[in-house]
Amino acid sequence: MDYHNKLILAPMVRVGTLPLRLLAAEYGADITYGEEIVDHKIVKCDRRINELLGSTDFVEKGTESVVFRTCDQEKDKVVFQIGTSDAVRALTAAQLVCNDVAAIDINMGCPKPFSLSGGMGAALLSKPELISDILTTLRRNLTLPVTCKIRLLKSPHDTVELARRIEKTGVHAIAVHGRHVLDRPRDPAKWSGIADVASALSIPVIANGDVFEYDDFQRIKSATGMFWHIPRLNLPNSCLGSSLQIVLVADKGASSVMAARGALWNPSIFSPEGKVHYEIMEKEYIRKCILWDNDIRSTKHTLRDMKSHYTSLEVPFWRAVVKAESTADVA
Ligand SMILES: Cc1cc2nc3c(=O)[nH]c(=O)nc-3n(C[C@H](O)[C@H](O)[C@H](O)COP(=O)(O)O)c2cc1C
Repeated sequence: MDYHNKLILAPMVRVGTLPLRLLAAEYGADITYGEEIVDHKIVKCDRRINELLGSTDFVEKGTESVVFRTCDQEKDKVVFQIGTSDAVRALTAAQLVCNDVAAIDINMGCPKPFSLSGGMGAALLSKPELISDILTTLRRNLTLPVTCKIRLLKSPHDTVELARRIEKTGVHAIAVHGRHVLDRPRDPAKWSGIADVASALSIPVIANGDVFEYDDFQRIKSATGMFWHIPRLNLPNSCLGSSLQIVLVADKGASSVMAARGALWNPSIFSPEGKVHYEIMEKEYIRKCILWDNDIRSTKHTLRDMKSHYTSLEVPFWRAVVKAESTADVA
């Protein structure tokens, strides 16, 4: 998987299931992250081929509950994001899905109490040894790319130090959500914080935060790069005193860009031809939910978040969706 110049659908719990991922890919997303799935949950699953749908399902043992559904169509672009606090469990989870996905990502940014209390998500940010342990274990034992997604730490220095440490584990890329752990989604994303990381690392940095329009993909890339610095030179003593040519190096900024809410409100955000009307997106989304038998809770949750961005949830359409008990009702 190449992480340069890519438009990426961000991981979103309950939202980033197969229908939304396929829809985003149809409209131009190069890489599509699945929702975070906790290692404890996926390791209790069996892999099953679903002949009827043409999908590969990971189904909780002893139940019919589908924890992760994917298909061949997205095999080269779907990223499986794991919520974890333990290297061995993360590896077991990754090994279960590794033949069906394009890459593995570790969530190191979720600030929700559920994640924090389990030592997962943003709780990892204060445990650099554990981060190294998890990422090194995955890198040593998997052939597919491994990445992680972090938030900004208290100071730019701390963020860059952690990112450098992460780079040393051999990960293929790092996604940086330009908010601190205590920031709310309505707080503006700090693109300068992403720029600090991009300028310090050699591996691709994926910029994330407040990308709501197609033009924002370029804006965030420009805002996180193109500043100039004098490279650090390790010169032999014999050079001292001779005339030196100082070359200015342009930093590249973020390599790729990831959108979450912008893509949830309208998955056609990835299209260079401009957004399609959201009501058309809504119908295409529902059609895919039927086709892939999406979990009804995920369908309703996604439709609610999509719709509430544009209209009041009091409209009859929405009241009907709330009452729906199956995808057929939603349809
Ligand atoms: C509904 C929703 C669910 C999310 N779930 C996840 C998740 O599972 N894993 C993760 O790393 N981030 C998750 N996030 C955070 C996003 O991936 C992203 O970092 C954040 O929303 C900032 O991007 P944005 O400004 O483009 O929305 C979620 C965000 C939203 C809105």
